[in-house]
This record gives sequence, C-alpha cells and structure tokens, in this order.
Amino acid sequence: MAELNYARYGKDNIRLFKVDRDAKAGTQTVTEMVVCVLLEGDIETSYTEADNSVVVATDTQKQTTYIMAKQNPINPPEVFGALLADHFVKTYSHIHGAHVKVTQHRWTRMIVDGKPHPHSFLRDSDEIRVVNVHAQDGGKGITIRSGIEKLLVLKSTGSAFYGFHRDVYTQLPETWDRILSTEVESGWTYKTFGTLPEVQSYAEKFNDTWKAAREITLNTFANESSPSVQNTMYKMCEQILAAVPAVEKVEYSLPNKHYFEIDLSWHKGLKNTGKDAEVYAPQSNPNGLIQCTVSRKGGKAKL
Ligand SMILES: O=c1[nH]c(=O)c2[nH]c(=O)[nH]c2[nH]1
Repeated sequence: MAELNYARYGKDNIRLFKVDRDAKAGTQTVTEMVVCVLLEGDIETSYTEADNSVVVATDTQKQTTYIMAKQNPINPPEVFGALLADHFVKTYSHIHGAHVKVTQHRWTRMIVDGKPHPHSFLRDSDEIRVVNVHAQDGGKGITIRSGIEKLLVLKSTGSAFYGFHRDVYTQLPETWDRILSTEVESGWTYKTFGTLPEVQSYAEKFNDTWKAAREITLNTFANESSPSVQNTMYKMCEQILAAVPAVEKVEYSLPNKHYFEIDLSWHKGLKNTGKDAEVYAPQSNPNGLIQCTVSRKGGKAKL
C-alpha cells in the first residue's frame, strides 16, 4: 500500500513589476520581483482520489498575487509576502499553511547629469533580496527569513589562511596574504510574528535590517584582516545579531572562489609568486563552500 508523505503545490516564477508614481514629486519608483507560492493543508484527496474540489488552482494563486500587488504596497517584500501567505490561510479553511518566496531584483535609479533621474533605472548587479514567509493557521503565526544572494565580492589583500591541519594529504601551502572572493548568500530569521498586523507594524525595520546586514557583510569583508572564511562569516553573524534584536538566527553560505598564483619562473626566471604575484588564474571550480548558522546564546529575540 502507498501513502502520501508530502504534499505542497502552487505557482512558481510569478514575475511581477510595479510602478509607483509620485505625481507631486514627479518621480516614479519601480520594483521587480519573482514570487513562488506553495500551499499545504487538507489536499491529500486531490493526489489520491483525483478530488479537485480541494484544489485552489495554481492559476488562482497567480491571479491573487497580481490583485494583491495592485491593491497593496509590494515593499518591503517581507510585508507583501506575509500579506499573500496570510490571505491563503485565512481565505481557505482547508489550507493550513502557505509558503511565499519573494525574490526582488535590483533596479537602481540612474544618476544622469549628476542628478537622480525621475524614471530611469539600471540593473547594477545580479544581487537579489530573497524573502521566505511561512504563514500557518491555528494561531501558529508567521515566520519570516530574509536574505541576500548573489552579492559578488573580492579583496586583493587582507586575507590569510595558515595554521590549518596538515597530514599526508595536505598540499596547500600556508599563506599570509591571498585574494579572497565569494558570492554572499546570507539569511536572517526573525522571531515568529503572531499576526499580520504585527508584521505590518514592523514594516520599516525590514528595510533597515536588510541595509544593516548588507553593510555589516561588506564592511567586515573589506575592513577585517581575515584569518579564514569561517571566522570572518562568524563575525558577520555576531554583528547582525547584536544590531537587530528581532533576529533570532543568522546563516551564511560562502563559496571560496579561488584565484591561483601562476608560477612563471620557467620563462626567463620571471617572478610571479608570493610577494611578486600579480597575474593570477581565477578558478571556476572546484570551490570551497563554508556555511554556518549562528543564534542567540540563551537569549530570546525581541520584536
Ligand atoms: O578560509 C578558508 N577556509 C578553509 O576551510 C579553507 N580550505 C582551503 O583549502 N582554503 C581555505 N580557506
């Protein structure tokens, strides 16, 4: 006999673009996002008995997303995600949980002739802001995890890696000065919100937290003399927890994108290693991958 162990369904890759027009100021602001909605609840019979009466069509979920975006602000993405997720669990009594993922892409206002342009924007980076919301019925509240992904950074000095374990398998030399590059993937989870109004009252702080996390990531990366990716990312986590009382845990996943020195001594004794290194070979793979989750020791997050 078979048994259904897992069932979620919804619409993925709902692309959405909104223009906010400020007639008084004569400026416009744009937001582009991709939304994924996944629902769970008493939907087993749709799988096991072809009972479509329990299915809120994925097309309905898409249309709902558009209508909600028309009728509400879509910034910050945490509040829009919570609004949408809350709608599905409140509207359909047999839907007990909604997962909404919002991926916001960058459209940065152009500076033209030294001035911010009223309605022109540029994609200045592949970096994305990613928000995952999970709303549940039965008073279980709304959980929100926000994050940064695809933020590519590099420093050409100020990074070392020495003192690591050595054995017969170790070839890597110690280094006191290396190139460090990574594509930042970072996420922070807030203390569970009780209700949608609680999420809405926190609206401004979602943007502040994103800015703080981004600034801490970049400042620490740039300013710290890094002894390892592990230690540098831990310091980032500590600072984000200290800066935002409502954050319960912080996660980083950092690839170590290697830049290898090239020994050119075979050519007329050309010096290009150690302190003479100037020309490097960027590596696409393999890459290191360092991950961690850091939470508050013995303390609870505060909204
Ligand atoms: O910061 C680093 N951490 C490691 O675990 C590691 N391993 C490695 O080969 N290089 C590095 N660099």
